[in-house]
Amino acid sequence: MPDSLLPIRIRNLRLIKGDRAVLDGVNLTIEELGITVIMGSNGAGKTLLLRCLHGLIEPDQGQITLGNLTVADSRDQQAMVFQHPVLLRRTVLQNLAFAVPDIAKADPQQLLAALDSVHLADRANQPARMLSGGEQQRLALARALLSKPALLLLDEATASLDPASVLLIESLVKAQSKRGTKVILISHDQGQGRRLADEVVFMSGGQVAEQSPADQFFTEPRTPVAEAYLAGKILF
Ligand SMILES: Nc1ncnc2c1ncn2[C@@H]1O[C@H](COP(=O)(O)OP(=O)(O)OP(=O)(O)O)[C@@H](O)[C@H]1O
Repeated sequence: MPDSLLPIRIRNLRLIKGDRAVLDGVNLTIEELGITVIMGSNGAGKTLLLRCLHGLIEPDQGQITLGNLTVADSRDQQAMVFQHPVLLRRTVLQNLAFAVPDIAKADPQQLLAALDSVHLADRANQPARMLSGGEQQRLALARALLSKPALLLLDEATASLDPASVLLIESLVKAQSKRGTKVILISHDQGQGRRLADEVVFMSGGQVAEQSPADQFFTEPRTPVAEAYLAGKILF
């Protein structure tokens, strides 16, 4: 496993879009391994925060450090799985080989094992773009895990999957977390949050409103805004 990227420190992060601060002074420290679930209403800033962490967006203000590293220097130890997977116009197997060329050369069997772990071994030579949405998502996760990232980011990666695929992805993510990968995932699914989270970060209005251990968050959230969200009350 690569070096730890902990603690992750985010200080006063601001991102302006148009005339609006869509990230409005995010302060967050993530110290522990395990799974951090980010929750919050639509538009709270969850995706933008994850994209900043992964170096896809440059914030207008503020700092992010991961262990002793900057975002840019930690990029090769990170992997991100998006809600809509981005795959190459190549076969399923080639999508993996392209992402981890060293492994593909030295130990191609690992690629097949990775496909097997997401129940796609029999699709190895098909064009990846012919896979269904859920199958593409499983391939994207297999690809992310092959790089043995120190930090795995998932943005609503199971949002459009059937229940069996959701549980498969959850079990792979949990196993990877036990192997020492720090996992941060965005989810609106309270069931998923309860199944996976060690801690919950709750975002509201471009800020972190609450960071709590998962068992506390789901039984006794500390903030009225999180309580309203969990109760399904509309927050606009
Ligand atoms: N490129 C952009 N230009 C302008 N506004 C943007 C842009 N990208 C995001 N936003 C705005 O920033 C806010 C936060 O967006 P973000 O995608 O982070 O929300 P989210 O918490 O992930 O929401 P959801 O749960 O709906 O996915 C939203 O109001 C969104 O409209």
